[in-house]
Amino acid sequence: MKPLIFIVNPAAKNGACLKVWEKMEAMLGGLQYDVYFSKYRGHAKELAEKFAKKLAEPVVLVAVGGDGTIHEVINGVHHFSHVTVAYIPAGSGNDFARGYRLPKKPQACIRAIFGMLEESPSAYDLGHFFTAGGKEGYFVNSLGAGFDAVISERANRSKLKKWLNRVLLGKLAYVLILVLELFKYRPVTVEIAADGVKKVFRRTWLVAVSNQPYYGGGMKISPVADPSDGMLNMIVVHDLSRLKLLLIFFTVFLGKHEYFKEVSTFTGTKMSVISSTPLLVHADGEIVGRTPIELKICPEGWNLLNTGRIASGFSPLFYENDKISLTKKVKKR
Ligand SMILES: Nc1ncnc2c1ncn2[C@@H]1O[C@H](COP(=O)(O)OP(=O)(O)OP(=O)(O)O)[C@@H](O)[C@H]1O
Repeated sequence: MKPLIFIVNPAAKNGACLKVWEKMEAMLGGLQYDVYFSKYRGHAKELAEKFAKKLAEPVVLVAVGGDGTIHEVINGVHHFSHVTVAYIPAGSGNDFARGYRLPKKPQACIRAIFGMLEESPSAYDLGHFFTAGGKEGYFVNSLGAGFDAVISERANRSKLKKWLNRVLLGKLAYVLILVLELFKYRPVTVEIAADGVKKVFRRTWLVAVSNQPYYGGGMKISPVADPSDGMLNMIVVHDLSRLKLLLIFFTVFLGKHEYFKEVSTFTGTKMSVISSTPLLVHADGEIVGRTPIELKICPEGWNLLNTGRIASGFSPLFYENDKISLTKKVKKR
């Protein structure tokens, strides 16, 4: 059996991730695995990279946490072809699980992971960004410059998010912070390029570049984005009043915002964003720098154990008293 290593972010979902892990651990009984807990921001990346370098044979690293945790783990291992990444959603927004159609329930994920350990992983695209300051990194969900990065930044250190997480309404935090920030933010002029097409937008609120449809805890920011099509999808929101932005915002959950003339869309393999004043930039919800920024797609850049494939179908595992067992044989359909 491939070695299985869990990397758990005890701080995700305001600490609730640890409870999720404890419940899962109770299901694992005598199964063989290792578990490590991230101790600070960036530590999940360091741990993942360390195991990828140390182990030469195929290994499955399971990120347990939110979008920031899977972002870190993939940033640590994407260039190691012997590493397969799996994921258990235990964060506030969980857009990664939504966008890659993975099971939402941690218990369903863990069952699927053990059931699929020996199966081949699926390769997915990875966004690669470079900031003017010489920083580079990767994203699996999306990268945003401007208003949405400000919201991510505020959400990450907000007491409101912590409080809402406590009453299981963490996803609402992004919406409430957005409404609060709407009245403070000043739109700027932005020049974008997508595979050689250049365009200047005045009064730009945000530029979002997606690899999968969702961000911000369930907003369908790029309805057609597909992490296996070898393309990045960009939307630019520009030239509109605060009131109209609010109106458009409510259509984002249904993915209908692209019908507005103030929302421009582009696709490409190479992109850039330059702005009249430097804009805050996030990658998968983590602040990574400021514009100007260049981006490109790395087709099939990392390996995912796609637990979505069996979650709704058969499970090759045996369960007894909610414990997973690999020892008894079950019939496959
Ligand atoms: N031990 C730790 N203490 C504090 N922060 C940590 C620790 N380990 C990891 N982190 C940081 O916690 C942050 C939040 O993690 P993560 O994004 O996974 O959860 P979330 O914010 O609850 O979920 P989502 O991003 O899906 O909304 C990340 O920036 C990560 O680097």
